[in-house]
Amino acid sequence: MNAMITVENLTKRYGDYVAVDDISFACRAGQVTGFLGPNGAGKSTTMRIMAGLTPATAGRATIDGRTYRDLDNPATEVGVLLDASAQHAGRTGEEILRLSAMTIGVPRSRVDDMLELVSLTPEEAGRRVRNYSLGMRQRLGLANALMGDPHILILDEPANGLDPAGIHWMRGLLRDYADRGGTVLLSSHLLHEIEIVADDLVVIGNGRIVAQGTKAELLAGTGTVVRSTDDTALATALITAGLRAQAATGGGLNVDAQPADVGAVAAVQGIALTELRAGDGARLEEMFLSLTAADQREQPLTAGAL
Ligand SMILES: Nc1ncnc2c1ncn2[C@@H]1O[C@H](COP(=O)(O)OP(=O)(O)OP(=O)(O)O)[C@@H](O)[C@H]1O
Repeated sequence: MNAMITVENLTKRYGDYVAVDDISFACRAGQVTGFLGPNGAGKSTTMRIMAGLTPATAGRATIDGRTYRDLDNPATEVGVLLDASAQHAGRTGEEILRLSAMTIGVPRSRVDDMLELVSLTPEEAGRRVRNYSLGMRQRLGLANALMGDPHILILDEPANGLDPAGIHWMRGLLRDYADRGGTVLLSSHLLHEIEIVADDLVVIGNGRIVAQGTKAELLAGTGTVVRSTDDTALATALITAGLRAQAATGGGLNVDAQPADVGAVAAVQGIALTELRAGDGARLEEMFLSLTAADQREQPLTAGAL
């Protein structure tokens, strides 16, 4: 595996409090890795350690095999956007980018290129950042992260504050970046966004990893959806054959078996099928809520709790 970001047995303690608890994962080149978890799960802490802003208590996070602090000119290898609001409020967007270009050692023309890339107009670039909307700050932060033409991006909630068109734009930008071989680690609370753009997922709860793998693996379809001219008779036949079958909310049946097995039972009974396909699999929100249920601040009310 071509891992560009590697996190090995990383732990962060604040006094007695364990914010990140012995986590390990890797982000592959050419893939967008979605980093998910409830509030306070430890995502930002992990990303801050990756970017050399917070020391780890134990374990390590490396970029191309080296810690951030050991990189010669970090911005040319890894672009980081952790807190879009942390940019110097008294400077204009253009000043911030120009300073960044100077520090990294890239030509000044790159500032205009980046402003154009993130769709900040010259007039907006000339305003002081204190007068920027959150979405504009995110765009500026992304321009800054991309300034050194890095092959790795670490982005903490970059879609926060973007309007729907902005979210759509960012999705395209990140997809394109990864398709050209870049590595993206992206945290977000917008599960729908992650579901669309991410290839790999790392889910964290209470400082520990509760799931990781490819999106396809984690959201793999389970069971079969079947419809027939007589669902009641089919359900009876499936249950008699030892398969679990339940009425589906939208009509038809959900069966815990492969489509071929369901089709075979129907054929023996002479029941005509009108639809037979693999189940849709868990949606990301469902998976997220079930995996992190113990760590959620808002627990759903159950009948017994009323
Ligand atoms: N400097 C600090 N001192 C003490 N505790 C801290 C510090 N920084 C973070 N924490 C705690 O560590 C835990 C993890 O915080 P972190 O910001 O990493 O979570 P997160 O997953 O990014 O959450 P969110 O989704 O709300 O941004 C939280 O309980 C937080 O209060």
